[in-house]
Amino acid sequence: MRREQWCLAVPKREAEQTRRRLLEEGLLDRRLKPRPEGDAVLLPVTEEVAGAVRCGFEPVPEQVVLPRHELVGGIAIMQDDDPEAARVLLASRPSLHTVLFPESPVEGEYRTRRFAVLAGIPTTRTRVTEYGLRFDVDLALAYFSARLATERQRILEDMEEGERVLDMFAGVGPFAITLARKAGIVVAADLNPAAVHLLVHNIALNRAANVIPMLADAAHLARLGFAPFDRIIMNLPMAAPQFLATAAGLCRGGGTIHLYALQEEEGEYLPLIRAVTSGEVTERVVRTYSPGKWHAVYDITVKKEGC
Ligand SMILES: C[S@@+](CC[C@H](N)C(=O)[O-])C[C@H]1O[C@@H](n2cnc3c(N)ncnc32)[C@H](O)[C@@H]1O
Repeated sequence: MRREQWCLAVPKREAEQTRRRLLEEGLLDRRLKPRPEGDAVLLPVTEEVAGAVRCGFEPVPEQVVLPRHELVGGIAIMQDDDPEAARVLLASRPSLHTVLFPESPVEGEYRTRRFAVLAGIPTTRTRVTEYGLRFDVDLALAYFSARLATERQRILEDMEEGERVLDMFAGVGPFAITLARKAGIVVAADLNPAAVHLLVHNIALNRAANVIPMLADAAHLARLGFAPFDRIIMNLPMAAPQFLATAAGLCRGGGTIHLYALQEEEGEYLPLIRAVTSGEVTERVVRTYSPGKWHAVYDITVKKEGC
């Protein structure tokens, strides 16, 4: 809304110099933007400036510095336990419904966190849209990271149409349902009943009828008599290497295993991978976890006798 303001009309070529001088002398109103008018520029000034007259001005929108946060659908996760800053953050984006503060690190077998609600609707549930897919997540009940979105696309691009895929640690299904776009079939297993509940829901939400959800410990998958898989996703960075032998047994010769691992040294898991799969491996950094530790992904082409 325009407001009445004292202003000084100065020729355009003198405007910048005059503006600086007024600023130094504390005579410029910094909340308003200088406004061109014909050959002059109107500088918003205080009443004391000689020659100042009243005119209409648009206020400059205030620059709000938002607190550091991570977005997951309509939820912002803040790094500081600061309810005042959380209210500012909530007001800054219409798409936000809740601001959370993590009260614990990602922990336990289910890889979940405890949260305090700092502002907004008291919930840990939200809907995430990722490359046209929709995932309902509950951050307190099941793991989900929006930061892996590009990693999922990288693997999707690497795939052939009709592949048989196994997601050993599927969570609420972001890898499984993304890869289902090209796969013939995806078997998606997780140990956490709440994650599998959301996985089933997300399969229906995205009409991904070629994804088969399973409440299962990945360690038992080898006993179920599956035909060999073309591709296996192992996204459990804290413990996936322990399941590599199981994965290698389930993968066809020439198939691919994507092993996510938390490590402190480059190539930390290469000796294990070579021993278990005899395969070709490429390693890349996915993201930093903490100083000196990072999540790496090993793309392994499994070698089997006769291949
Ligand atoms: C880091 S999360 C990854 C989830 C999912 N892939 C994603 O990207 O959102 C690891 C998941 O593995 C599950 N998990 C842990 N141990 C498992 C096991 N032995 N068998 C199957 N799932 C397991 C956890 O419940 C958790 O949902």
